[in-house]
Amino acid sequence: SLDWGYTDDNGPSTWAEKYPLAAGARQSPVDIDTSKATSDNSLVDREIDWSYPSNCSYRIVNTGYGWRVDTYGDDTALSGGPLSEVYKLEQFHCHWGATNDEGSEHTVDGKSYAAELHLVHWNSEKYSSFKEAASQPDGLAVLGVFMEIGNADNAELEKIISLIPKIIHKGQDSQASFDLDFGSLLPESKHYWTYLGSLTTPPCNECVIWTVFKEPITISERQLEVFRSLKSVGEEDAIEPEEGKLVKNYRPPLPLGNRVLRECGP
Ligand SMILES: COc1ccc2c(ccc[n+]2C(=O)c2ccc(S(N)(=O)=O)cc2)c1
Ligand SMILES: [Zn+2]
Repeated sequence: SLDWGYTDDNGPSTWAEKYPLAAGARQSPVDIDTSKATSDNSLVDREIDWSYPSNCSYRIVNTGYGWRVDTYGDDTALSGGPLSEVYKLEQFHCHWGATNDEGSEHTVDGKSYAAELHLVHWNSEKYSSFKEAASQPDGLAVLGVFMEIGNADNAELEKIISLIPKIIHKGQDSQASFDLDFGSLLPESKHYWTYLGSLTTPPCNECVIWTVFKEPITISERQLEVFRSLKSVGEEDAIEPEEGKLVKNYRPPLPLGNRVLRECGP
């Protein structure tokens, strides 16, 4: 069995037994209490800025906890906003729930979205590898994008979703080079909240500068169902067809504690 996961016997409430960092004071996700957000002008004139290539080759993999697209982040860059250095895109992935009224990791005044996209970057200016950066307090910068159910398919996400049938089982991967317009995986508004947090999965390293956009993007119910068709077990694990489906892979919020929550934009 998995040493951690999202079921009753290995879910978030049990993680601290094997991953002590999960009980830390700088954990993610958090509930974003909008009344606690402070807007200081140190963020106002430093718009968060990203540049991603339009055409790039990617590898999508079923991690057993969801899908993850590994990018070869040579000519990617994320800077500005709360970041003091330039960060490179390492990978992006998503969290979702069994029904549409749950699924995001961050919540806003207690409200959950149907899913949450994470674009994971690392501080390549200060550190020499992603792994090294993942052990540093300013090592990673993750952009969080809420996803709500809309009528239309999300065309950019569809390029990823069309590959999911090839990676139904844990460990499967698929190489694809497609022109992904990251711009459309991000909301139009650059308004965001930011705070210091952690990886939301074990080992829960407290190494993430979080930037969560206020405006959600949309995904269709059908597209979300494709996410839920992923399996958390390998092809060789003989289980019933309905078993092992990855219907939820989100960690519920942890206390913000005495951390500062800053916002940029109304
Ligand atoms: C031993 O060191 C590590 C470091 C990172 C690991 C990891 C195992 C899984 C995921 N990761 C990740 O890279 C990771 C985990 C969670 C997130 S999240 N959901 O964006 O906070 C991003 C990235 C192990
Ligand atoms: Zn994530």
